[in-house]
Amino acid sequence: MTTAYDLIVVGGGAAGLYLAISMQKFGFRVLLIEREASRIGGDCLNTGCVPSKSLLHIAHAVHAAKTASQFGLHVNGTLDYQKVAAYLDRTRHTIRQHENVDWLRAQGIAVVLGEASFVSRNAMEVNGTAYSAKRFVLATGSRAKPLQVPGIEHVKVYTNETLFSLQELPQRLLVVGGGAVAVEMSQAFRRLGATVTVVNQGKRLLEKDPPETAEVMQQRLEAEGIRCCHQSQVVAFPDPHTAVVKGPTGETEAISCEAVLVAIGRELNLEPLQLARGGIATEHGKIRLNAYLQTTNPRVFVSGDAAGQLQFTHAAELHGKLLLNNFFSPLKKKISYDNFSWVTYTDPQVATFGLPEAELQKRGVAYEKLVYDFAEFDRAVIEDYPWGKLVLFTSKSRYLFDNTTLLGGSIVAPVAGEMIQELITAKEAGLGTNTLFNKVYPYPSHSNATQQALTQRFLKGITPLIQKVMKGLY
Ligand SMILES: Cc1cc2nc3c(=O)[nH]c(=O)nc-3n(C[C@H](O)[C@H](O)[C@H](O)COP(=O)(O)OP(=O)(O)OC[C@H]3O[C@@H](n4cnc5c(N)ncnc54)[C@H](O)[C@@H]3O)c2cc1C
Ligand SMILES: NC(=O)c1ccc[n+]([C@@H]2O[C@H](COP(=O)([O-])OP(=O)(O)OC[C@H]3O[C@@H](n4cnc5c(N)ncnc54)[C@H](O)[C@@H]3O)[C@@H](O)[C@H]2O)c1
Repeated sequence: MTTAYDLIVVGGGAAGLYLAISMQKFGFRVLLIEREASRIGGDCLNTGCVPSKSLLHIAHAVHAAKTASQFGLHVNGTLDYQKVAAYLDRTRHTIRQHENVDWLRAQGIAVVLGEASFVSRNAMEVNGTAYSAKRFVLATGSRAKPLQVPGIEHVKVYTNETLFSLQELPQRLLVVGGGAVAVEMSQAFRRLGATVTVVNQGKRLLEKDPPETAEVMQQRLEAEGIRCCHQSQVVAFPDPHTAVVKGPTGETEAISCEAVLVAIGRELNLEPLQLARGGIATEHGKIRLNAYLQTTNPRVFVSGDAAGQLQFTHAAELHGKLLLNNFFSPLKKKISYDNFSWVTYTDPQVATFGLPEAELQKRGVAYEKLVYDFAEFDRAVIEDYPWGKLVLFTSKSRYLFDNTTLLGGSIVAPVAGEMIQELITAKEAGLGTNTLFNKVYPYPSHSNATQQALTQRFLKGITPLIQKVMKGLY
């Protein structure tokens, strides 16, 4: 057995890198074990956030060029998909300059390449060598859930692992799923010129987001020519270019497709870890965790997608921050997603923060729901997004100037992901709605929509009695 480390981190994705780099900076001996050198950066860098957002960036540029004809600028020509693919490689390559094995070793982190598995409660093995440590963090991530449908073996099937190495645009793409991957990639490929059909088992798109904002997103996708079939499933591929889809009432339809993108959620990368040998219990296909992201072996913790909770790069950061706090502070923190947020980077973006309405109801929180449509919001008129919407949950307003608490909400707008930032900060800092209501926004900022929503509520609260009192004061 090799010398003991302070910490062994398994997995070199967002979750593993965050902890390995932080602990090394604090002066600890860290060993990072990653399956393959080319996987450093994990899904986010290689097969997730970075290539998908790069693709969306190109798709939005192409769309802007095509729609400029309404202002008299007629753009024509054909897309060179190899240039698109080269751009996806370029952005990843640039980020890899500071996310690679040599760079990590230069920082002082020991890196071993190979698949890690437990040999005992305090040691793991890679390629026949055992390594022990005081603590372990499992950050082994997840992979796309496979679609099991008869005939699929004859079809061109892509997941996020293969989609971003395409060298040619598929002309007719069937997207299976209705979550963030399906929605983002449907729009990207539609804008690049493919015919896109979405087949989703769920009742609607983006089920983590409130129905009000997700519905606007669906309308925008449909306006671009994307067909969405909900409560539907692919039941067979009778030939490589046909999917038989069963709809909500049991009827079937043959949909022509050249390629299929499977985006139906994730499976956890746990099998090779030999968890039982490490004294780590599992339940329902996940690692059994307490509120501190600690396994049944107290020296082993889990971070990122592998925890089987919310699966985002910034969830990995949340987990990493919690683990670092708990490694050092006597005041241990429990995992909570009450202040969590996410953004679907389509055009428009859908950005959601805080507690969802169902959770507010479950917890018996007395809340108020503000829904603000952007039809008369100046910036939305200027930039042509009158269909934009803001949903805000606050504590109940008891009187006109009540400083209500921000509980959660969602925005659908072209830059919703930026507009939501001040709401996230305000909620985290415990600032009430009065801070946003009283703030003076530079005109005409997109973020001012929040103040417009609060103003609408304020104006509704001016009763005849209040008017009478004000007249007296005046
Ligand atoms: C298409 C797509 C787009 C996305 N876009 C966004 C986005 O815009 N924003 C966002 O926040 N999130 C996004 N996500 C989610 C995000 O990519 C993940 O939540 C994040 O990458 C998870 O990081 P992780 O470190 O937990 O796991 P991973 O990135 O999966 O890393 C795990 C690593 O562990 C290694 N490994 C596994 N098992 C072993 C083993 N036994 N031994 C050694 N090494 C092992 C793997 O090789 C891998 O490199 C997206 C996901 C997809 C699929
Ligand atoms: N912008 C972002 O932050 C971003 C972008 C992409 C992915 N992600 C994250 O990556 C993870 C994976 O995303 P995802 O979209 O694959 O999963 P998801 O869990 O978000 O959505 C899965 C979708 O597939 C549908 N589905 C499940 N089984 C099906 C079947 N057999 N046939 C048809 N539809 C089926 C579900 O109804 C659901 O709509 C998520 O946690 C997501 O949050 C984040």
